[in-house]
Amino acid sequence: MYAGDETGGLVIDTGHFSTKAGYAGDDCPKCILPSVVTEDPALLVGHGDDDDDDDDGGGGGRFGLAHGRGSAAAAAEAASTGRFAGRRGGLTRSADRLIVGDAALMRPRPGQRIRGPLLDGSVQDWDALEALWRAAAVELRMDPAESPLLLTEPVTLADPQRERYLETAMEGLGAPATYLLRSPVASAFGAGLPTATVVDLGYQHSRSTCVVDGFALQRTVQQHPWGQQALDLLSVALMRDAVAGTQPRPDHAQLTPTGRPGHDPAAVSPEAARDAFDAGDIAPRYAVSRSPPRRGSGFTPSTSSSSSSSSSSSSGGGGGDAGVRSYVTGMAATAHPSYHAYMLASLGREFRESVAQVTPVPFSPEMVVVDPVTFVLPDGTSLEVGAARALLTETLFAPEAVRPLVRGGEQEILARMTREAGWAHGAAGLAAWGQGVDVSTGVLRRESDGPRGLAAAPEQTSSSSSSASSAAAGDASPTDGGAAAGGGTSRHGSAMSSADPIHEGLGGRDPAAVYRFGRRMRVLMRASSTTGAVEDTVPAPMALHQAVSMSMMSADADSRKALSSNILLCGGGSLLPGIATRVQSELAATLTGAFRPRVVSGLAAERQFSAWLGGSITASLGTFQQLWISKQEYDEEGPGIVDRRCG
Ligand SMILES: Nc1ncnc2c1ncn2[C@@H]1O[C@H](COP(=O)(O)OP(=O)(O)OP(=O)(O)O)[C@@H](O)[C@H]1O
Repeated sequence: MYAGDETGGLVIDTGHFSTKAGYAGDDCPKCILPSVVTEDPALLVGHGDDDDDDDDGGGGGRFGLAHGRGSAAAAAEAASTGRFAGRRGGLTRSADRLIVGDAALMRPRPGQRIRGPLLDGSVQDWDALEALWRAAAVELRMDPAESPLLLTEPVTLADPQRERYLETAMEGLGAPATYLLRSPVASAFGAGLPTATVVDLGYQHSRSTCVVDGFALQRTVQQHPWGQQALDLLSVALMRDAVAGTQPRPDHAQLTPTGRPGHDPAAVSPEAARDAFDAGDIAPRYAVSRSPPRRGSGFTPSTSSSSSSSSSSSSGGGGGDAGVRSYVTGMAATAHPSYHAYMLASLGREFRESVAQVTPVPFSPEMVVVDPVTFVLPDGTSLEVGAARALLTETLFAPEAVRPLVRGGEQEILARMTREAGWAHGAAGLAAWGQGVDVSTGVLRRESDGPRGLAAAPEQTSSSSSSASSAAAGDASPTDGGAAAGGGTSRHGSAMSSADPIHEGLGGRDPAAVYRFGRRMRVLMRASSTTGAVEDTVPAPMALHQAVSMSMMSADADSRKALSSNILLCGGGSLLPGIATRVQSELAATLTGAFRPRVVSGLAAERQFSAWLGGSITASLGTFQQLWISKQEYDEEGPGIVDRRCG
């Protein structure tokens, strides 16, 4: 047992997009860092300055942290003393070469690669993870060796990774006591709900998990294959198409360029022109510099630099920017492809956060009117965004909707960005699906791989065959909802079939019926596609509300009622305007009368920081203090203690 004098400590919630850190007992995190790190090229080639602990990176100092060039000295010392060597000899001080924080991303350094610690729900880079945690402690002016550390962990983290998570905290950071809290449990605690269906609309995934009496039920984890990151990339693809003049399909999804200020060709370096802006590529913010506004030009910084305006006028952007010259800098030519892709995705995020909305009923261009808004690209190009505002988010509820959008030139940029940035699953899946790859089972399968199911993982084969048989026997064709339903297998292998008890909770309906919105969208898209019929060779992935229903129905029957009346929407994606209403109405239509779905969504900060908040509350409870894993216990029992102590 940890014998600290006071309750409290440091709480860190590490996400795929951002890492939130703060003091236990507070109601919001004090420090939010992007969950990416970059390498300092100077350190990599051995140019570190040995006696300087606090220059350059701005984060050096007391704790010998990840930012400073001077950390090289600490690295050398640690390597010689072996102080940080883990049980597998795995933990090295290479984390000290990493730079963390927004400032490091402001401008590209030649050859500087961007790395993220988490990918697809597991840790891919332990050095990056440790560097992030250290940087968070520095921001909070805390010594991680003197404060207990509560870490939230992705619910999908496998056991060996959980142990290493603990090991990194105990040995890498030297924490005196640590506890790992599964993030859906933390979110449920944050909302004061010991039992809840936690729907986390995160960056890489949208995931539903049932928490019953404070325990996350692994078998109930279901996920929609893409999260906000995929929508960001889709936004980039739409913007690029608009700028390049190749309009996306269908017609109503298009963005209309309404004005573009003149470029000064002399300011465009040949390299930048070649590498970054060929083929109508759009320029991310770092690659554009703006000359000061000229007097009397009509330019106001708030118009041009803001990412969007709420005006429905199409004249605002282009006209207002007259006289402003945008310069494409040569930086794009030297930036690492991962940096360029990251910054493009950031532009997509700005776009999505500014314009996206969720309609209360399934979107159709004939029936739902969406007010157009203007989005201004960094180079001053104005885009009028109409129905695409709703279509973007409709992909969560009717994944079919996105198919026509990823079949044109857009798939090329999606594929390129995901390749260059090393992104997986959700975002890559979006591009892959457009290219005829089945993403519904979590196994990427190309059409050229042969008949459906051949490339499926063993535990997923049943899903594929159930899909095939349901399609063969049922009302739905393989290309209709039945195939989509058959593809509804989570990465944990809970396959859908009409004999499955899960479907009893869906009112015994044919699974295909649950996909009615997807079907409707496809018919709609087919009608409006400029290229004629949409090929339906691969099934649509599961819709978000479908994932939530399946998650609830995978829990024990006696908890389902409580789970359906406490559906907690959280994660940054839950801030999309209108999403709570839509989730509520889709679930009400999907679940039968015995269940009365009730979506709980608190204040914006509570939704966005729910996992961190739950960690903060937990760590400050007097009754929790006996649960800390102390250094002594860790030394005696090893990292395996995490399984026994942390659920
Ligand atoms: N006001 C907003 N409107 C729409 N989206 C938003 C808003 N604020 C933040 N987001 C989005 O929320 C996402 C980040 O959510 P969150 O903080 O839950 O991610 P994370 O926890 O790091 O990711 P994950 O849950 O995948 O690990 C980003 O994509 C961001 O664009």
